[in-house]
Amino acid sequence: MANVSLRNIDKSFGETKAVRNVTFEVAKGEFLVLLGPTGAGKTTTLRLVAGLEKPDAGSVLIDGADVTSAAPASRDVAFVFQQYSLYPHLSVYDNLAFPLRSPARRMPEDEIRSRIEAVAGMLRIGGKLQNRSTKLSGGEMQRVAIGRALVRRPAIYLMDEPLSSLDAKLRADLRLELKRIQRDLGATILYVTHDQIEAMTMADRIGILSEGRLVQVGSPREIYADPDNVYVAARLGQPSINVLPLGALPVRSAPRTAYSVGVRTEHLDISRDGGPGANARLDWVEHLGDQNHLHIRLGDHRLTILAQPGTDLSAGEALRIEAANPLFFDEDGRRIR
Ligand SMILES: Nc1ncnc2c1ncn2[C@@H]1O[C@H](COP(=O)(O)OP(=O)(O)OP(=O)(O)O)[C@@H](O)[C@H]1O
Repeated sequence: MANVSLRNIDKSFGETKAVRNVTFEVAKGEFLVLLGPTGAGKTTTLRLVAGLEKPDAGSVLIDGADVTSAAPASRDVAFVFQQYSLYPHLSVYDNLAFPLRSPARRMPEDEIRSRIEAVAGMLRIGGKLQNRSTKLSGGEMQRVAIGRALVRRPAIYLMDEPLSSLDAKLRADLRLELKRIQRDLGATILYVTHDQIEAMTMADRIGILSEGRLVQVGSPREIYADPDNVYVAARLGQPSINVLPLGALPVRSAPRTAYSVGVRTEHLDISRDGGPGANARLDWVEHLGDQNHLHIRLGDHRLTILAQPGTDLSAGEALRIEAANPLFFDEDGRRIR
């Protein structure tokens, strides 16, 4: 395993600045997730590390060695893509063996077999090794694609939304397994996604990208509880944080330069009547089984509040609401407190 570091990387495609002055490091054995919406520069960043793109400025270092101009094959990185690109005419076994059978490696077949068996066990595809890869489900195919990266034992794994083509249940299963395997192997993984749940559940640290810039890096807990700006605050949390103009909701001692206030859905206290806070009205209740989302109207504003599954509130009721743990932002969306 190795660490990877990007220093002041710029990359444009014509007029499009895909990556702007990006600097960060993935430590040895760390799982770092880059999170951002479409077009934020996630894939380009991965391709720069893989050597599939060359930066306009800045450098890429792997274990301290400058590889900015090195060919992809010499970087010892494995890439897992969103679309599993398996060889359809080969068995699962031969798909997994393929990267190990390259003439450059000259790996003996018994070594290949023992690596494949170990990886197949980890990914729970041991029973499928003789199947044609086209006879697999989507989830199994993606396991094989991940397995093909694992058998190589590269210094760094680069993963580009590897779970996004799977259905929700499979995605949740594979998320847990990938995290477990990463821990067991002590693997260095740079993973990109626009799925906040993947970022929150798998990352040691999350880097938030916006329009090619890295706007904040921190542990999932730090990014969630202590966002640097309103953009970062809105990237994590489902439903999304409520952001209101200052004054819309009573808060104690707002900073002087505060312009808006952000309140997470679990940080709004509600009471029926006579309670503290502002007058509001419950528009409707969304029942999700394990929780409820209350959609609330507060003057001209709409808010979402998380409520317990057993709530007996119903649409149309008058409520009082009060914010706990508000986050304050200035006019430019920067966090003040
Ligand atoms: N080869 C290319 N030629 C021209 N423009 C490109 C190229 N690759 C990326 N871009 C542009 O660079 C920007 C960043 O693209 P990138 O694919 O890195 O974003 P992303 O965050 O991975 O998005 P997505 O989640 O949609 O994959 C986008 O505006 C994209 O259109």
